[in-house]
Amino acid sequence: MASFLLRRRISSSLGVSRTLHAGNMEPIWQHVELRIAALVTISCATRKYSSCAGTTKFDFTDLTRPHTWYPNARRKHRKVFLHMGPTNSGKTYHALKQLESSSSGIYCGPLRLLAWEVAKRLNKAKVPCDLITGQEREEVDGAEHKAVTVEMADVTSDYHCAVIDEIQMLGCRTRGFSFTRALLGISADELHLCGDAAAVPLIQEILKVTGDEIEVHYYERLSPLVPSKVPLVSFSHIQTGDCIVTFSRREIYRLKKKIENEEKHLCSVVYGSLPPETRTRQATMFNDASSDFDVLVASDAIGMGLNLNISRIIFSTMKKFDGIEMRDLTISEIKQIAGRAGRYGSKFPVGEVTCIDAEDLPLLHSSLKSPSPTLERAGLFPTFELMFMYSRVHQTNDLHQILEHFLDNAKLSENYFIADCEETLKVAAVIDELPLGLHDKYLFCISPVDMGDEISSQGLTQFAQNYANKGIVRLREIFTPGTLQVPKTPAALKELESIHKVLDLYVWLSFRLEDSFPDRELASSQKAICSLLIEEFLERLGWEMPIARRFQSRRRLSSQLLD
Ligand SMILES: Nc1ncnc2c1ncn2[C@@H]1O[C@H](COP(=O)(O)OP(=O)(O)OP(=O)(O)O)[C@@H](O)[C@H]1O
Ligand SMILES: [Mg+2]
Repeated sequence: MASFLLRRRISSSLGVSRTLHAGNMEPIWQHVELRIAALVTISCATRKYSSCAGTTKFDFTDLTRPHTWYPNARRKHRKVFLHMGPTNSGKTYHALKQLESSSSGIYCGPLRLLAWEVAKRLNKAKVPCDLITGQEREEVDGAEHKAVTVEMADVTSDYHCAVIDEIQMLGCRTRGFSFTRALLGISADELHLCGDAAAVPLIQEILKVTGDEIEVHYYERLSPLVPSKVPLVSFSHIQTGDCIVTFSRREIYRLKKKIENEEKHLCSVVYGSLPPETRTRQATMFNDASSDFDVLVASDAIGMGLNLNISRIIFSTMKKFDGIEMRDLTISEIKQIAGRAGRYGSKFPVGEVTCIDAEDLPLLHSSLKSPSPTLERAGLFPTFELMFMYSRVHQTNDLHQILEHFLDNAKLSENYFIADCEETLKVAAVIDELPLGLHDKYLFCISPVDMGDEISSQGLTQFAQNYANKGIVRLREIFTPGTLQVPKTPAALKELESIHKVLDLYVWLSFRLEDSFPDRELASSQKAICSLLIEEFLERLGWEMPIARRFQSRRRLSSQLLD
């Protein structure tokens, strides 16, 4: 690996870190520390804890009343509007209209791309709007509105209007708890929830105890979606506006090559591990009618977030590896992906959907006709305050042990499940080796590290070690700027994607531990270079389009991006 020197240097001055961290604590942690200290004192005085020689035990693992964790929201009488319907039915459009006309508000989306799009839209409509994601803080003068990723939803401020998009994600194994937190915790007069109707009964159940008023609006698809009776048959039948969906990176590049070898089309690509800015630019090229990139090859990363001018979705497979096994796509997944064809207002008013393999057509047709199965439970995760209190009372700083205790013993009402935190446990196992306080450990555990990616997990380990040992993490210690190159092989491309993840992680940490991660600007500029080099690789991969056309399409793209 040319650019990253993930050195395994462990400083001997281990004691230093603790003192430094106290100074580095974000105000929120200081606040938490103080509140918890107060709580522990009060509760011990009233003999609530088992360690306080009392008789009544305070059960930290009792998570049966999560609505009580958010006193601000409970003081409000919230009017909750549910905008429910299939993809492309105008749910978000209607909620955003309300947000735009409110005196203050917050939009919470599942992806950075969606938060970017909403901030851009509101600012364009002369409603100043901040953009806040894990890795970005773009503040606009006089803004009373914010567009954020759902994990960044602020449950301490008051808003007139709030929107939570793709609310059905509260059933997501890993991220669902952040949607639940936003649903229960945002303090707003009006709360607009957009998503699949499968979430309606669960939301109604959950909100029974909050005293909120609920109004449900159902929407119909704005443009027709026609499932084809015949499969694609041959790649020579690929047309402008087609999007071929597959689920592995390797397949994405194989299909792109195969289509481009016919010398009729150039393909943009979109998949999860591409940097978000690269995904946006690939989508922009595909959407631009005058660009040569008129076909898209993508993973299910297109299921949400990007506004795409797709005429036809072609499933190359109906099976996906979910981290454990190969399984059929679910009804919801098929509907969500297929629904991207024929976006209302685009140049393809009617969407079409088909498969490469004729054997897949029955599953496609039956899924499109079926309603998505009703969501039964929403994700939940103990707050940091609960874990902190547990750690104080049981006198342990071992986050892995604390997490496991909550996972094994959490008591939940029937509307909730405890979030899958396998990744978090993996990070905790690494971080617990280091002399860090619980809040620092927790920060590293909730950081956007991909522990399945070797370079990304090594990056996290290195950052945490340097932070614990020296209190300051200079990017240049593990990364040499100026060494990034256009990848020449798919393996080199993957490595560059991983390097982007590490730089992204540095930026994320720099927003939370500002003094200890001082090189945010360098990390951001190197991230941007990574994306450009990845795009250069993607462009070189296709058949050589005539030089003049290439320049034309680049110039067009640059002017759009500057827009
Ligand atoms: N009443 C309307 N007038 C003009 N454009 C509209 C209207 N309703 C929706 N649109 C446009 O139609 C497209 C689809 O709308 P929207 O994004 O709100 O759908 P959605 O139901 O949220 O879909 P998804 O589930 O895919 O997020 C958007 O480009 C939106 O701007
Ligand atoms: Mg939407």
